[in-house]
Amino acid sequence: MACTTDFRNLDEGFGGKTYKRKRQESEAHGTDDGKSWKQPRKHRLSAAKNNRLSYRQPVGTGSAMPIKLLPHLRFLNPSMNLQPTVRTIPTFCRIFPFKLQYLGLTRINQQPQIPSVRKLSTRPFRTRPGSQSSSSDFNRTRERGRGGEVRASKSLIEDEAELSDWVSDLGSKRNNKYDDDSDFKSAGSGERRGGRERESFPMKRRRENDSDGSRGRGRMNRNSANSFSTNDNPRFNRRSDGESRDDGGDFSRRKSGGIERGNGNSFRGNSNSFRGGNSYSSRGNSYSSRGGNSNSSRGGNVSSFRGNGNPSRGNSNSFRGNSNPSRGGNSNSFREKRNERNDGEGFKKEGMQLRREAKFSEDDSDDSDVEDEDEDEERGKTMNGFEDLLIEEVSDVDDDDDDDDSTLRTNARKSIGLDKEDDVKSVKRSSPGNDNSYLSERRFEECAISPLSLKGIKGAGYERMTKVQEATLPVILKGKDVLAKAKTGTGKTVAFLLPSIEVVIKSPPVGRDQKRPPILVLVMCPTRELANQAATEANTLLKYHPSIGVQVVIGGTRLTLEQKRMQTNPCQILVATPGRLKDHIENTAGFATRLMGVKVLVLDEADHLLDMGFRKDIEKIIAAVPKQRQTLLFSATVSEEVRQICHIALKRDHEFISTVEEGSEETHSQVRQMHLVAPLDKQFPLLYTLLKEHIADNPDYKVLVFCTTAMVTRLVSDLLGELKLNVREIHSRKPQSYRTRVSDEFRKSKGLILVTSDVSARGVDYPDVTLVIQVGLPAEREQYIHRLGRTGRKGKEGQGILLLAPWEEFFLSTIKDLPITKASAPSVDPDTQKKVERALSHVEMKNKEAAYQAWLGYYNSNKKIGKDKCKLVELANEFSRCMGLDTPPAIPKLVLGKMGLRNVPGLRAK
Ligand SMILES: Nc1ncnc2c1ncn2[C@@H]1O[C@H](COP(=O)(O)OP(=O)(O)OP(=O)(O)O)[C@@H](O)[C@H]1O
Repeated sequence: MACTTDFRNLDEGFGGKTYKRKRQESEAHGTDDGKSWKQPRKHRLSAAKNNRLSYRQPVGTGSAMPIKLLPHLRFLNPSMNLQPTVRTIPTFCRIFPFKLQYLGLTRINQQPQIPSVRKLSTRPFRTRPGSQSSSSDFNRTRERGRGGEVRASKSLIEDEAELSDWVSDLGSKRNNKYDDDSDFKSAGSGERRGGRERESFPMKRRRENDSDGSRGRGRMNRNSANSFSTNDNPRFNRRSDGESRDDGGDFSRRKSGGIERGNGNSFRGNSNSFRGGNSYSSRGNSYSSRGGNSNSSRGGNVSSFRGNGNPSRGNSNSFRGNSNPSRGGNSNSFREKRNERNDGEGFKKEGMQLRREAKFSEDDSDDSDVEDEDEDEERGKTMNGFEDLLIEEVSDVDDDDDDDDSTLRTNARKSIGLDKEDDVKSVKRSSPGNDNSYLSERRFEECAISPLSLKGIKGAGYERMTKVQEATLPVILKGKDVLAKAKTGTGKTVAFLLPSIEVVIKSPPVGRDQKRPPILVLVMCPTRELANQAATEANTLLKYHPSIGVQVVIGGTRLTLEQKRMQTNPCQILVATPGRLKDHIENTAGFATRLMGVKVLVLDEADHLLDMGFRKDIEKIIAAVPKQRQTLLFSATVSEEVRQICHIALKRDHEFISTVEEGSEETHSQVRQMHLVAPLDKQFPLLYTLLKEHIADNPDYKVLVFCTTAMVTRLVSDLLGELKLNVREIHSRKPQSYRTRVSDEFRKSKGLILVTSDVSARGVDYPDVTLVIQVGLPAEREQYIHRLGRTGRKGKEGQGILLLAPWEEFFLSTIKDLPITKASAPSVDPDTQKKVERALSHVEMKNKEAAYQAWLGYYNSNKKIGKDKCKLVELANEFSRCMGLDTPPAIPKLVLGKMGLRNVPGLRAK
């Protein structure tokens, strides 16, 4: 069976020998940070261009660690003229103890360092999110100026001008990584051959599909069903791309989870000092009384946000102190604003009658020819190898504390009736309960929202604000930068869209003759589905604002069509995926000028967008919008790491608002979570049995089955289809038009199973999902949470099952703080086993081959599983047998080389 890889095509078409050699060298030396070998790009951002600094990356650092460290290294650089060098190094040590972990200069568990960090800075990452308040619903951290009540959180980059310079500089420094190699430099210095050579390796492949002139290649991709990079999973993609390094991307996040927890531990020392040394007992309390807490805090939290916080809560008081005036003050200012508007200024915008657009790819792109990977999801892949070090170092500290916690959690679980082992059947969704605790008591009318927006809100059926809306709206309306964390499905989209719309309303109307009307609000989303969804929500809210236009720019559609659309119907609100937006910045005439009008920048799923995989693009985007803007970062998961780096987007005095109570899980209590551990050969029959049982118990079933990679998704979908289940599939290898269609269908349907890769993991709002099954190792803790978050939205009940193989069980330790219980596996009768085997025999061979290769690529990128190559191959071959194959499919030598699996026994090369 032919198995042509994308990689081969790409290497031939793009890299050339020098490029390949550089990458191989990089891989061979283990210095590949996942980015550095990429072909350099020409940095085209004019704003950034003008501001270039002479700062250069210290020799050697770039190859030894991810680019992420670059801004910090500026502290070490005398040419920056920040402070005398003798001072900068200790400063660096104090401010970035974790960075020094990466550098191997210190250890995370060197407790004595921590107090000095605390003294030096109270940047929010020094405390666990929300740790200032023991039971506050809205944990607000206001980072004030130096010497403020809460000590200054020193931005990594002193001001945004510097950021812009740095971003500009960064681009060129990255690109000059191989300065000594003239061939390489010339290949990557920006000469655009057909507009592609400038692009990085994986990007290039995506562009091939994106652009008009690349249809041929798009087809090539499509025909090469075994295309190696079939992995939607941002964490694993890099590895699937054939890299040989051994620090699985997934682990970067797992590590990140570890970092978070590790930090939590290290910082717990801090927290202790913060809280007078009671952190353990207070944590214990919060766990042991969780059931009760959530109730009491729900009522209490709202009031504490309104200024009735417990005065004995130390630091959190000061934050609540903030919230008091903010609400009181807001009410006044709202009134004032209303009056202003009623005077005729605010709402009488006679802007151009811009047609609002929320029609996306289907009508205007021939997607049948644009079958491609999702450029943006692809881009979300990371290789934070340096974090390995960290997790290993903190693991000891972690364990002690976690044991302590887990006992408390177990007790807490028992107290709320979650026993250690559950019967899957017993957790059927008996009645579609609904818990309205995600809603606040406050109505939208109480906020400074324009009457027409209020009409739109009413039209959408929203009366009361959700808690995250209640917590963030007043702050955002005051013009503050906000980093917000709230559980999945609790209305974060409206929370950032509504105040953004108000900004548009208050802006001067755009003249009809204005050549390049400004884009006022820019919303960044990591996936196309999410971008479409956010635009749809915006249009709902804008129903009575006919002069405000929304547009979407996403990968998978033709750039030229988007360009045309933007020209004929300029919009004020643009929703985009990062890769495509960057394309427009670089290739659409006048677009960069339009972006200079941006007043509000939103990063939805901010932690994901700030991740290594997206960060480079995000940095460029940040550099392309004005420094004077409001920035809003929203996500259901905000790790300590994200809090460290959020400064690249947010102002120093931003507010961190979390509606996740401290000590409570990041998942919903009304979602029953279980894990099942079963050998690979039992997993397909088990999956089928689970689905059958769920369908039998839930006539209105609506199930999401998450798989590790796009090609495994296709395989599982094929199998379930053969088993006559009502199933659809969605993943990055499907054309965008198909994805949009299936996504819409699933949104509206009942009695349907959607087998999906991680393109559906974040943000997508499918109502009434009854069950989420995750088959195989999730890329990271956060991904598990986001996937699970597709059920239990808006207070609804839901169920989640994580199906792991025995050698994947280690993942459970990363989510042990969540209320997940072990399920007793339903018995699989021999008939079912046979039925599944028969169905598998009908699945196309090429799809099995592709799944095998993708599976191998995915797990190869996992540090733990991918470490022992022989074992990995054994497992892959077991997977092959599970698909009914007697001999494992052969894999092209080139691909094996890229995966670092050449000559590993058990693999067949071709
Ligand atoms: N005030 C409100 N009242 C009732 N429903 C609301 C309100 N605000 C938003 N919603 C609805 O809540 C649902 C979830 O909203 P949304 O998708 O924004 O959640 P989210 O918090 O962004 O979730 P995720 O973390 O998964 O991205 C949507 O269907 C939205 O229409």
